[in-house]
Amino acid sequence: MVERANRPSALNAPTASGPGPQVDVVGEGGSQKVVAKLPSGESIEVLLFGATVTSWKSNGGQTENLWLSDAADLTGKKPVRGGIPVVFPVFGPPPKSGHATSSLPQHGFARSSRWEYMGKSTSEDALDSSSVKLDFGLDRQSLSEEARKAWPLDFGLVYSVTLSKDSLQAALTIQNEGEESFDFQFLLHTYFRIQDISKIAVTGLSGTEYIDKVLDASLHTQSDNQLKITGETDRVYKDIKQDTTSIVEDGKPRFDVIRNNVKDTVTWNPWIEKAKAMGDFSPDDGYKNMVCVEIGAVDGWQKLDKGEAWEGGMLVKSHL
Ligand SMILES: O=P(O)(O)OC[C@H]1O[C@H](O)[C@H](O)[C@@H](O)[C@@H]1O
Repeated sequence: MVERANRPSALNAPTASGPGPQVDVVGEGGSQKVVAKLPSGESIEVLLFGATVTSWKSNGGQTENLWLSDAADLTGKKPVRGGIPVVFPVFGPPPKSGHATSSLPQHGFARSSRWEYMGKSTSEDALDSSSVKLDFGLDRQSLSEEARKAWPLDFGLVYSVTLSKDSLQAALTIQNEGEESFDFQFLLHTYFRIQDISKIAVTGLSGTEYIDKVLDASLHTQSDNQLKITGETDRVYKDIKQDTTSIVEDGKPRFDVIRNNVKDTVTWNPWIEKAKAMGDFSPDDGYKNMVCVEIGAVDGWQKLDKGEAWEGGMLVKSHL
C-alpha cells in the first residue's frame, strides 16, 4: 500500500508485527529530504531536489555505500556531486542543434528539479526481511519555466527507491502524457564509495564495445574481464550482454549492479586534475574513494509514443 506523504500521521503508524521501517521528511525548502530506516539499522536519505539518493547505509547502518563530496550543494541550487543523481532526458551534453533536447543543460533537468514525495510502501514480515519503497514524482507542471521551455513535452516520471537489508533498488517509470512521441536517454549516475581506487576492479564488461570519452570518443572493445582504474576514466559501455556489472575490492565482491531493462553502463573517475578543477568536488583526493558505475539507456535514443510507458533501473547488492 502506498501512503500519501500529505497524510503525515500515516508515516510511521505502528503495525501488528512491531516497529516497521521508519520514514521521516526532514529539513526545509531546497534541503528537504526523506530519511528511511529499517528496524535492523540500514538506511537511505533522498533529497527531494533531483530525487537524489545522498546516503545508503547497509550492514546495520555501519557501512556507507555512496560517495558524497564534502562540497556537494545540498540546498537545491545545483545538482548534487555524489550519491545517485538521476539523468533524464539527455545524457552528457545534448546534441548541438536539431534535437528536442538541444536547449537542455548537460544530463538534462531531472537532477536539478524538485520532485514530489509521493509516499512509501513497506513490507515488514520479519526484522531481517523488512523493506521500504519510497516513490517520487516529477511532471511537466513541476518543472522550472526554463526547463519547460527547453523541453516542451508532456511527461510523467515516477522514481521508486527500495531499501532492503543488503540491497537498494532504483527504478524509473516514464510516461508520455502528450500528443507526440519523444526521445529520451536515462541514467543513474551512481557514485560508489570505495576504500582505495588502486585496489578495485570493475568486472562483467568483457566483450563489450565502449566509447572512450577520454580518448576522443573512439570505439574499443573491453577484452580484460577486470577493468582497473589507473587514470581519468570516462567510458560508455554499450549493449552489454551480461546483466551484472560488479565492483571487486581487494579481490572480494563489494557491489553487484544488476541492470533492469537497460543495456548501457558508464564508468567514470575524474582522477587528479579534473577532480581539482571541479569546485564542488572535495576533498581533492576524493577520487581515490569513489568510482561511478552508471547504468542507463544512453546509446542512441529510446522513443516513447503518445500514451506509452517505459520502465528501467537497477538493483544494487552491497556485500558489506
Ligand atoms: O559534472 P557532471 O555534469 O556531473 O558530469 C560528470 C560526468 O558524468 C558522466 O560520467 C560523463 O560520462 C562524464 O563525461 C561527466 O564528466
